[in-house]
Amino acid sequence: MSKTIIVSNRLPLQVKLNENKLEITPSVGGLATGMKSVHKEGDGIWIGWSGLTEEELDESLSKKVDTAVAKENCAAVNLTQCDIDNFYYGFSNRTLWPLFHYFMEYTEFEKDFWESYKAVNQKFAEVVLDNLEDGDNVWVHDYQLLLLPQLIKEKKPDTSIGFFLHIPFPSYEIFRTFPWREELLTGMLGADLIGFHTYDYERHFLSSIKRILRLDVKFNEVVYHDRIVKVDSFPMGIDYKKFHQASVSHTKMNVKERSELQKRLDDHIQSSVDTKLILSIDRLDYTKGIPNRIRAFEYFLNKYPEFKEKVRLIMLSVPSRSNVPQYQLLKKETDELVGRINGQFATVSWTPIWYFYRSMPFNNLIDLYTSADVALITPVRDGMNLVAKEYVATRTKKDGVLILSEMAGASKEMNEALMINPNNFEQIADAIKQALEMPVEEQIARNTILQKRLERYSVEKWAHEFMKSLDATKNLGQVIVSEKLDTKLTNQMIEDYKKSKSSLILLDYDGTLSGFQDNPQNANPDTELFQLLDALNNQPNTDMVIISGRDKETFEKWFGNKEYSLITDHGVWLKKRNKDWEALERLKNDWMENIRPILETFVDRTPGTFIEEKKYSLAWHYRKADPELAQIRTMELNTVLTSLISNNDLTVLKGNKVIEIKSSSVNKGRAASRLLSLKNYDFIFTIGDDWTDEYMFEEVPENAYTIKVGFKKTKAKYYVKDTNEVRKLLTKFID
Ligand SMILES: O=P(O)(O)OC[C@H]1O[C@H](O[C@H]2O[C@H](CO)[C@@H](O)[C@H](O)[C@H]2O)[C@H](O)[C@@H](O)[C@@H]1O
Ligand SMILES: O=c1ccn([C@@H]2O[C@H](COP(=O)(O)OP(=O)(O)O)[C@@H](O)[C@H]2O)c(=O)[nH]1
Repeated sequence: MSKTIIVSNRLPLQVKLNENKLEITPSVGGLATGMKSVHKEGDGIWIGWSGLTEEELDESLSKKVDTAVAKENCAAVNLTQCDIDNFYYGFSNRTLWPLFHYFMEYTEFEKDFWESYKAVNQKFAEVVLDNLEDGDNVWVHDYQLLLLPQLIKEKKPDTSIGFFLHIPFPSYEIFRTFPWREELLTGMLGADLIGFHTYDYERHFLSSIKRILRLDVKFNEVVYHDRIVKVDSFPMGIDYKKFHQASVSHTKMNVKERSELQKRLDDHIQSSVDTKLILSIDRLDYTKGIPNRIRAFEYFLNKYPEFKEKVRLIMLSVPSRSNVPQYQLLKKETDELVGRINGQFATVSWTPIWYFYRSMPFNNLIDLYTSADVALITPVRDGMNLVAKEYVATRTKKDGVLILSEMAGASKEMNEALMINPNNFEQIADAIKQALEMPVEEQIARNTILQKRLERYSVEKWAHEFMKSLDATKNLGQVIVSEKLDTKLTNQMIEDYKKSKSSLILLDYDGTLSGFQDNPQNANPDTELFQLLDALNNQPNTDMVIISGRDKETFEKWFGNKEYSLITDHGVWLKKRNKDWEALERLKNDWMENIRPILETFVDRTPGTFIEEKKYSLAWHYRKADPELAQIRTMELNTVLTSLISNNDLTVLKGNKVIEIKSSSVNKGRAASRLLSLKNYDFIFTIGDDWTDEYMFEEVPENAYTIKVGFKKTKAKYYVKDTNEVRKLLTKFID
């Protein structure tokens, strides 16, 4: 039976050593707490780092760790102290984390960190591959493992791989600064489905895909080699029932069972009946807006002094990544701020801020959530923020007010919260006042809506939706394209070729024999290509013809001293082997005078585009332009051209990032027909990558081998992935 393999940096449990004994505690943080309930439900396996380094473990301890984690259906990836320093503290938390949260000033681009990141992703890949069986699904999580989907796909192309990013994906303007940006994107594209918490993160990712990798994106699908990668947003939920029910039973708890914290909360309630509690819970992280929150609270006390002694801020800050300098500085800043404000405002019976720097067990969290009148959640950037959701879920009487930063992913779904900009102290202070004075009916009305949504879109539902969507990607490829030219078909084709008495091989040039270049003139043939074409051209009983939209002059320059047969300008000129150029069509080009100025206005308004002028056609290239601007401009240009071309017997061809205007009576199909009428071929092979090659595919007889390069809609029968595969395929024709 197939299973789902969850992979994340951290396992849901953390193993620690205490005097040579293993101690197992739950991991903190949204990913671990959220996915835990999903893992419990299924019968899969969770792969991740145990929390101990190889240096801390001898052979027997290592076995004990493996057994302990196996009991929880987990498998450990072994990391060294050096991995932890460079991969985890280094690349993950000093490079990716700050950059993806828009803290450019904290971002370190260190080559050593990057090397370690690659090596550790490889270590994860090895453990995944060891545990992977045919039919299994793999679900990779988060920014520590961006390269993993590709590493798995390379080895196991048929495995369904999902990837979910728990943190924001930054805008292209931020992401483009990253030195290894292509590698990260292609690493992620190893997945079949890529999920984000919000649509904003999704569109930022797609924007980088279009601009950096220049891939075609159709709605939310990326065409990547011979696969379609689906990109979508799935806002992560929480285990609503767990939090809600724990709060119901919590109120019935025996006093003796109550935690020390709860006793303190009780004392607080008895001593100051009127004092309301404002709660914040987060890892001590600079993305969580902790200093802003404290300063805003100070501002609130100054602006509304009537609330002094009537309100208290309880801050639970969980220690996190304390080896990273910025976290150490944040700890110092927080300690000082809390000290200063408590020193400034405290009275004999009132301390304005209670600050806990530790993590707390689940029951204590419930104590805090259920005791708080207001939750104040103020991150400056946050992928989702589950604490906001957990607070609302625990409000069994539906009272309580959530103040939430609009910079948290959760804000997109929690409109009924009081929304604040974490940099606007005035607004936060006013929101605190509004929350403290909000009539209970209004609190109930807001929380009723919030709770319904949280209950409906729980973490189980979230995981289910993701897996359902991953499953659906299995059919994506078959919907729109031809059949892959696999080894069996290739062998059959070569067998047919060897048997044939007279063969025609029609080869498109750009995007087929040679990859695209920003400047088309730089796509000239390389030595390897010449060798391949020479050999193919010398095959017995074979007519090899390069058939291209390129102009005659360029081909003359590149292939003038070769004995190849050539067709240029989409079929205007033919040069048969060892013969001179002959015109297949008699064309006028006086229309160019009218069209050229129009194209020039588009070049002026669309940076990165240019006109390629051929004898019988004009081509507007937009490969280097901003893809979204280019999309708008191509639509505009089409509209402008439509009214002009019909009077001039012209056609507009949409090629690969190029629009070409040429005479309607010329196309590669007509040229191919001319060739076919000259001889009786019993083997025909045509290959091309773009729209203009479709004419060729249409024109050749049914028994011809028609092959598209790339994964696109086509009339060709088969497809191959890219120019490298084309070259490999052509070598098979050679004896
Ligand atoms: O493993 P750590 O380095 O100790 O960090 C804890 C986790 O922090 C991050 O959590 C994110 O995931 C949450 C759930 O999707 C989301 O609500 C939150 O906004 C994110 O910051 C991190 O993404 C995890 O990988 C860490 O394990
Ligand atoms: O002492 C604590 C404090 C918090 N949490 C949990 O840590 C998670 C924090 O997730 P969030 O998405 O808010 O932020 P992250 O830490 O993942 O950035 C929540 O599920 C909390 O219940 C915990 O387990 N112990």
